[in-house]
Amino acid sequence: MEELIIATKNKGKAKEFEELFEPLGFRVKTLLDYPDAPDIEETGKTFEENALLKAVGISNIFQKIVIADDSGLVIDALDGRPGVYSARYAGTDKDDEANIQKVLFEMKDVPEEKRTAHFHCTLALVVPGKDPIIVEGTCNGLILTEKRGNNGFGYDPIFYLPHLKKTMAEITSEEKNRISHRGNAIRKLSEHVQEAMERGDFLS
Ligand SMILES: O=c1nc[nH]c2c1ncn2[C@H]1C[C@H](O)[C@@H](COP(=O)(O)OP(=O)(O)OP(=O)(O)O)O1
Ligand SMILES: [Mg+2]
Repeated sequence: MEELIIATKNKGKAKEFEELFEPLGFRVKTLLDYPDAPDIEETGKTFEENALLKAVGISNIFQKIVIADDSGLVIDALDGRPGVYSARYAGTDKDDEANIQKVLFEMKDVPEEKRTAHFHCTLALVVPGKDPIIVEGTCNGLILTEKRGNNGFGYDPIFYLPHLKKTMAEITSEEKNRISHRGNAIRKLSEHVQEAMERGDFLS
């Protein structure tokens, strides 16, 4: 079975990549399986730059096919923040609760009709010796005034999906994968990954 390395240390992302790629016949490994893999600094100004930094950095070390995900929450009333800084919005890296509280505070006077936002996901696929492939996915919603639901990760509890009348943390992971920014991006990328498999790129 072909092994796909996802250059992430985020457990929530890792679970979604497994759910979406394992049915296609890939064994999914992440950096949680390789605790000695270095932390790659996300110094880019765009999701694409950071996804490339992570994918190229890890592919160079393993000399294998690697996918990286750079994603975040883009809020219209905050001029697109937290954006590429989503993971470290409140200061310390990856403190979901602090990040949510900062967003809720900054949004406290924003009326309902102006609480529009989207999740964005950029994926970079690096096959050693080939040009990287970049795809994107988005998912639209509204920012609530308080958290709802316990599923998912990150900003999911405050991201409301009007057509489902639920937050991203109140739906199942199957439902999330069907509509999410990451699900949409992975479906676009999977054709490229399958082509790489057919070309035999996984064997070299
Ligand atoms: O589906 C999602 N549901 C809720 N929140 C989400 C989602 N997708 C991204 N997010 C948030 C989490 C984090 O605050 C930031 C991603 O930051 P990002 O640097 O891409 O990921 P990360 O640092 O958690 O893991 P890693 O860089 O090892 O892949 O956006
Ligand atoms: Mg990160």
